[in-house]
Amino acid sequence: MPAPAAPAPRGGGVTRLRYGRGGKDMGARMFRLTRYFSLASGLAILAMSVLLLWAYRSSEVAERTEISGVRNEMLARTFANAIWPEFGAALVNASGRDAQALREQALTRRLHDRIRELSVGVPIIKIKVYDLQGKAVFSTVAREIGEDKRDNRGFLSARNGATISEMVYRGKMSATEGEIENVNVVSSYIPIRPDPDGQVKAVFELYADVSGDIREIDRDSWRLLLGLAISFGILYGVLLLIVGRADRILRRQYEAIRENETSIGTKNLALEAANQRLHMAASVFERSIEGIVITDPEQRVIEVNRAFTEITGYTPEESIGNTPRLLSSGWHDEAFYRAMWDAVREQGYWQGEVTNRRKTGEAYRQWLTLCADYNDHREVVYYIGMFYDITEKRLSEERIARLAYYDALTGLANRRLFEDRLENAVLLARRNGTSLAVLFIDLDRFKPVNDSLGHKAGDTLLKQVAARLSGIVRDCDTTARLGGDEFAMLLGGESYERRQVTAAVAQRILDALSAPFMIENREIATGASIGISFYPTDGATPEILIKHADVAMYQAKRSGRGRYRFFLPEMNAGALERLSLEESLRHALERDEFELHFQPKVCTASGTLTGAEALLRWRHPARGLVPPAEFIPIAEETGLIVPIGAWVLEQACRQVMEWAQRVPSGFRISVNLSVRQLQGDVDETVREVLAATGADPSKIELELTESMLMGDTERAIALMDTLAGFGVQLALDDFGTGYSSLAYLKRFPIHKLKIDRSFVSDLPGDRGAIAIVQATIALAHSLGLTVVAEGVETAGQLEFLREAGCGECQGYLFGPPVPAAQFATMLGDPQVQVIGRQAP
Ligand SMILES: Nc1nc2c(ncn2[C@@H]2O[C@H](COP(=O)(O)O[C@H]3[C@@H](O)[C@H](n4cnc5c(=O)[nH]c(N)nc54)O[C@@H]3COP(=O)(O)O)[C@@H](O)[C@H]2O)c(=O)[nH]1
Repeated sequence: MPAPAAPAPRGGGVTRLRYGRGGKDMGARMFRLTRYFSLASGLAILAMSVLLLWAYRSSEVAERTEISGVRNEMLARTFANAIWPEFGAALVNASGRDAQALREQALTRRLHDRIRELSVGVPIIKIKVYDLQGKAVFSTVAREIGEDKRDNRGFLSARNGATISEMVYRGKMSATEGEIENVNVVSSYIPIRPDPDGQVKAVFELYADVSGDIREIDRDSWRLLLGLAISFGILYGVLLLIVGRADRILRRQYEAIRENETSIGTKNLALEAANQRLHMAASVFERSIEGIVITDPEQRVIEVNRAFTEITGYTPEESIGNTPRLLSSGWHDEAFYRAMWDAVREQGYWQGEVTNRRKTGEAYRQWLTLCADYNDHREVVYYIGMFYDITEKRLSEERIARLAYYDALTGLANRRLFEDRLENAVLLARRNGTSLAVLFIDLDRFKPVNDSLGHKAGDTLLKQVAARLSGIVRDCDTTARLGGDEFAMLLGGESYERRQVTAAVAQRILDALSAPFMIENREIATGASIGISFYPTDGATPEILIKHADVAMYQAKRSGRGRYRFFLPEMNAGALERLSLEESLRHALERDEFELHFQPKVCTASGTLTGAEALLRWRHPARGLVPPAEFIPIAEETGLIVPIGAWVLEQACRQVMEWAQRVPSGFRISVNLSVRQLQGDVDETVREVLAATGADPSKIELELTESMLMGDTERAIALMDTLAGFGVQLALDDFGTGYSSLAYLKRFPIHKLKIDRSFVSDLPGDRGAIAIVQATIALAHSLGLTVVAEGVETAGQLEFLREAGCGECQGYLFGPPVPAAQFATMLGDPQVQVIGRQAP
């Protein structure tokens, strides 16, 4: 399957576009066409109107000025023609006279009158005559006679022969008829050529009142302005309508574009989001720890993910184009697949466990979710299979189930399953009115095997026991291991009501278990004790039935092991007594109910006291002195032996200190150590007790049994090294009864071997005992160890041991264990008396 593109990194890699009204990327703002048009066209119309008006008026004024100028010129010529014959010479010659004289001369008055006559009906309001020097020799306004205009541009132009006219406005003006105000005049400087020679003889200045023309021009201007205003107004209005419409169209287009942009932006964002989702989906698909396979409607694989390849071993190239049948293990039949596909077609999906086969050929179990993907027409587009490997899960579930109901070591039913089955069997028996039997089986000599050969050997023995038990009963019966070396059987069915039949089964079990077992190339003899209870006579519930079978088993053990016992109601009393003893034992230490008795050890050759064995006694307030054989096993089982053993050691040390001055040199007190103490930190206890009491370690001897040392031998050796390092002596008790290896014996840092009472008791008549005792003494000597024989009760035994070279003896022959005070009486005697008692 082609790997999908890697997903965009979280929080980066995607350019976000901004759209909408507030977006910076939005196009330019909308052009306000109407507003600008109104403003611009208004200003343009105004400017144009002003311009037109100005142009019109200027041209009118110019035209009127020209017309007036021409008229002025014509009038001037007319006046000149009229007056020159009479007044020409005087005017030409008047330049030598002053202005006053000129004003006052009669000629001037006549000329004034004449001109007034001539001016009737013409718009001339003032006439002035200049000689060629620019002096006003005549004016219809008398006070202006004598003015000098020699530098006047108009005068100069006229003197040179060219008429010049101009239009001026005068707020106040002197005219022929007096002072006038607000008048528009056209003043013209006109050359006068009265003679045929065409020479300019004088210059006339005529003022024509054109105020009427100007008013007319102004009126026309206003009319023009009105016309323009109307025309431009109409034009403006029409254009405004057009522009307004164009503006609205533009606005709509603008809005449309903007909406488009927004829509495009939204689409882009949606596209971007869809793209991200696509990346995400691709990433999830590829990185899912579930295997995913996608097929077309014909179930041809079109995509698989990485987990698919990891689980099945098939690459995308090997899978695509194939059908999922590629993975078929043949585990499921046609009906299974038919039901699966029927469910997918009807419900759209199926879920369940499928056993498939990897490319390697290995079968595996997967939890599969199969679903169909439909298009709008409800047609299947894809089938999607998602699965994860549950092989390990299922295996561990099965393992857990086995652990929950089966004993991991032997494979037999465990206590839980046994109790379940017993409960069901009791219900069935109750309903059917039938009976059933519960057998409680306890191995007889399992503990020594376990202690001496180690847990591994113990486990092997248990497995072999289980195998033998399984072969004895029918498949419908239940054989279980309840724990440790305890087994149980549930025998159901009518026939088991008969005690004889159950007894026969029990005997078969005893026979089977009494045959030797081969453990680590050793022949091990164990055996079993069996207690039997029946439903309904011995109990109506599983708990009671098991308990009573247990009680019966305990009785079987007490009555000599290797046998079976049916439960009897009176047995309960014994079991209860044991429980009560255990309860009392828990408080014995704090209630100070223990005491130590001491049994002498003597030198075989001289009969002198060499030491004493400290033996624990429990003075029960109600029961009196309880023998160690009754409470030491309970103390060991419950672990109480650890604090009790520490107490014994401390008392022994204190006794050593107390007797220090009264005992012969080399006198030692020996203390028994239990296996439970050895399994703990007895070395710490010994160190602390020695330190606390200040006892001389060389006066203390610790007795260990072979079986204690044979489990974890290396640890035992290390522990013994530590203890020996403190300076205490170590003795190997009960020698010859266990499974000691001579190879190990060599490595044990011990000082003494203690020959077990069972060998001594057969002396001196039993050849086997003789051989063992002699061999033990020889072995001890060869290893440099001293030997002590325990249980010496007779003089014959003593004699034999002396001759055999046994260094020390202990037994009732020299005295039983006695309280410390009593033992102290012996300390004064150099020689222990042989008292010859057979029993204490
Ligand atoms: N871990 C500890 N075990 C202890 C302690 N005190 C005692 N014990 C163990 O209890 C077992 C029974 O002890 P006890 O009843 O005291 O018997 C001892 C002797 O009385 C008995 N014995 C001694 N001489 C004779 C004899 O001539 N005949 C005969 N029938 N019995 C005799 O032997 C027992 C001592 O045996 P051993 O220890 O193997 O030397 C017993 O196993 C004790 O070990 C304790 O403090 N801690």
